[in-house]
Amino acid sequence: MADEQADFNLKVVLISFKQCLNEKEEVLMDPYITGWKGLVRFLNNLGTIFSFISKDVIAKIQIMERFRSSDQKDHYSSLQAMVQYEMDNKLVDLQKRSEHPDSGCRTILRLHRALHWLQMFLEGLRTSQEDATSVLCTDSYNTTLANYHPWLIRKAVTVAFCTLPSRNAFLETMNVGPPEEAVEMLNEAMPFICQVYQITQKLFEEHSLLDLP
Ligand SMILES: CCCCCCCC/C=C\CCCCCCCC(=O)N[C@@H](COP(=O)(O)O)[C@H](O)/C=C/CCCCCCCCCCCCC
Repeated sequence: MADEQADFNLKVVLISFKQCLNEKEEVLMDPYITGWKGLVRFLNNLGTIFSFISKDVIAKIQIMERFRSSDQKDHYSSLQAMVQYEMDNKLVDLQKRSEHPDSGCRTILRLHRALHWLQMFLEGLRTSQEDATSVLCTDSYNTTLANYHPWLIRKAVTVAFCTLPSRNAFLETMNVGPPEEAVEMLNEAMPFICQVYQITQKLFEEHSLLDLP
């Protein structure tokens, strides 16, 4: 994660999520990881109050990067390959976190839930007249990720959201020009992010992996 401090550019994230899907509608791991790294860059630009969040995302990215540089790397080339491999070889803790506390499946599930938050948040940013990003962020968090977080994290997150800039200032930090151009790019990015989310959701649902401890 040496490049995590570099400037955020929305285009890089957009391209990564676009590249995630192959012709068989599999979600490819490397662009998925690259997309998340881009989002961490954005988070780091928002100030140190968000660092407890970026640390958690970085830890999860690193788990997945370790799989991708291990002897088993080919089994982690896509989310579909990972699920097949970990399930066939009983490498996932299904009831209680014990023998395989950091399986690829449970790690991706956390990022996948966060992608749902991102989808809701970007939808709000794109379409809502609300000028306070903190309101958009809180609303999308409460309907998605908050359901999986304990009280203390929910409180800390809500405090951090209060420091977010206004909608236009927020869109300008995406480094793609004026707010209108950022919205334009979000319009372009949304279908890819939604597709990655839906395909992953279906995959995890089919294998009863949506509640991994
Ligand atoms: C196109 C770009 C524009 C928008 C850019 C937004 C950038 C957002 C970047 C990252 C999103 C945050 C992802 C958070 C992942 C959280 C994963 C998680 O749920 N982890 C918890 C469970 O893990 P385990 O303990 O079971 O291993 C963990 O306990 C949580 C720790 C920290 C708190 C996470 C809070 C998440 C809040 C999400 C909102 C981010 C706010 C961004 C502000 C724009």
